[in-house]
Amino acid sequence: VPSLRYVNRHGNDVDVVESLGASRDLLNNNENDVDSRGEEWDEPRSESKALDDNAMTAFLNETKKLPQAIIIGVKKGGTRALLEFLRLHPDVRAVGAEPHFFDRNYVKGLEWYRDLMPKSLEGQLTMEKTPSYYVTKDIPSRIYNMSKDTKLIVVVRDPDFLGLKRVVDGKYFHFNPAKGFPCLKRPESTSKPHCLGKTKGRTHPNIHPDVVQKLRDFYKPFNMKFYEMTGHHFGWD
Ligand SMILES: Nc1ncnc2c1ncn2[C@@H]1O[C@H](COP(=O)(O)OS(=O)(=O)O)[C@@H](OP(=O)(O)O)[C@H]1O
Repeated sequence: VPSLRYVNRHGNDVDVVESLGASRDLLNNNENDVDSRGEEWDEPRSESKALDDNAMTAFLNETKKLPQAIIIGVKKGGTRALLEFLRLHPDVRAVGAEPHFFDRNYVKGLEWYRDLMPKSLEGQLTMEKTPSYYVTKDIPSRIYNMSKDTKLIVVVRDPDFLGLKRVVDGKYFHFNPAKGFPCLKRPESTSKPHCLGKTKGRTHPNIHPDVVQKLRDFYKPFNMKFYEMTGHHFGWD
């Protein structure tokens, strides 16, 4: 069966079946390389795949939706890892780059924002992540004005939400000891695991204990407020 291809708005040659598959987002329009998927993560394009009537119907029914869930922070909290791991799920479609719509690009309007989103089927969840939303004052009201039902996700620890069926398990991950973090791998593939970019899992400098203490003291009242808001004591101090 010959594969059916089309050229998307970024000029990429896209395999229709692949674009319908397990949420492999081919958009890859990241601002910088470090956040994008490596080449090795893509399947060989020459592979031909069966295209049945259902897949074609689904393809024609794809639309762009405003995000129903947004990872709004915190910066350096592992937001890229969370998004990349979530989008392995077939019911999650996510934009690769950080759109910065609600902080830097708000004047461009909601249609501009929607157009950035990947196409999705009914029932698929559209997502984005822009961690600077967490530290920008106008963001809550702006997101609320778009939709009061949008789920806001803040990475603090052990995220468990969205009610997705369990599809992605340990088979999709390979722990990279040099990086100290898990990297993504296709369960049935021999291709190399895909780690996040160089800015994720960096070598950290040693910080003098006095400086660490000063930071703890500085953040303590903010942490307390956060525990109050969430009703959960995270024990960070
Ligand atoms: N699997 C995996 N691979 C690499 N890095 C991982 C992973 N899981 C979590 N992390 C942690 O994510 C930190 C970067 O967080 P963000 O993606 O939120 O950063 S950013 O705010 O978007 O710049 C990054 O911070 P640094 O350690 O300072 O580089 C990591 O600690």
